[in-house]
Amino acid sequence: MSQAPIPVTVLTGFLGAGKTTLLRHMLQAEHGLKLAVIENEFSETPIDGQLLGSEPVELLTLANGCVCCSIHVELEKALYLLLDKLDSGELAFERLVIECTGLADPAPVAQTFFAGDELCERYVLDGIITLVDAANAERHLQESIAQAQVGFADRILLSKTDLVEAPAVEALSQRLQRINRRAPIHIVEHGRIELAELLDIRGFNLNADIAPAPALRPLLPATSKDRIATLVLHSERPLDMQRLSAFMEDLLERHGNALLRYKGVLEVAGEPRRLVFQGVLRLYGFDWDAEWAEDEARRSVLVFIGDNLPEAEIRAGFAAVQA
Ligand SMILES: Nc1nc2c(ncn2[C@@H]2O[C@H](COP(=O)(O)OP(=O)(O)OP(=O)(O)O)[C@@H](O)[C@H]2O)c(=O)[nH]1
Repeated sequence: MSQAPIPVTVLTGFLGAGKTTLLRHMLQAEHGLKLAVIENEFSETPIDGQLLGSEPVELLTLANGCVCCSIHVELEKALYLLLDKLDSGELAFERLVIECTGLADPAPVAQTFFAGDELCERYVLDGIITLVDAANAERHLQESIAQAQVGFADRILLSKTDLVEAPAVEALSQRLQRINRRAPIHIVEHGRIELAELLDIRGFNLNADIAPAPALRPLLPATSKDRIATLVLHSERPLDMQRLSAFMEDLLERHGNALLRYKGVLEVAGEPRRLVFQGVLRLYGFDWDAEWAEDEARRSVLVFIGDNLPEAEIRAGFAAVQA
């Protein structure tokens, strides 16, 4: 059976950031999309449904055709169950949104879709959306997990901006942008946002879409340094393919677990096409993309969002890759 895979959006954000509020909006708005939402109560050790007084998986089809799925089992089981119900015609949905618990790192949820089995054929990870509570960000961002949630994001949504003054929102946006320079930041008011901003992001596709968000606006120097930060490398000179491979291999070997997200569009010496790559932790892919146009300024850009990356060492390693 060959069907288009179901796009999956992972929604994350620290405790009380407004995930449920946003999901409620997604599930109730008349957007004409058939969404299935997994509200997770899952944990590594499955909890006895009896104890919780509820079924391990509860499914509810809503008036607008969306499906709400509360689970108390491992995510994979719920994903297979949704497929079964879809295939048997018992349920209809064309997209899936998964809510992560506030204290969870979104990486294991994202990695579920890279596992290489049936799940990867039937589902495709579209993007990671991170909600940040503008009123409590200062406190939340002291936690490395809250910083990691921002680092993994393809889109950052600022909630509760109604509770803080504009300059504080601007300062927070700057800080978030230093942590993650790739993810555009949107304001979400009590869960209200155009779904088009959140869907079809194609954050994990191999493409040349890399423009770091701050290309749009300069960042002020940081007053304090966050643990998770973005490192952008540029080269105006073509890169040597062999040295590039060695550089990437070494980087992954030594810092793979600290590389939350990374993406690159590269000019390789003697090659008319651009090389694109992207990855999450140690999992990455690369491919040859379209040729550079005749009149186009050729330039390599790599963006790494990492946890305490040794910047000077990485910059020196990259400088040696130029042909
Ligand atoms: N003022 C204000 N309150 C908001 C906004 N968004 C959400 N809230 C409130 O913040 C509280 C927490 O929101 P939830 O949606 O439950 O947050 P959550 O991320 O699902 O919380 P956990 O599941 O506990 O991690 C609720 O009382 C919401 O009504 C907003 O934009 N402005």
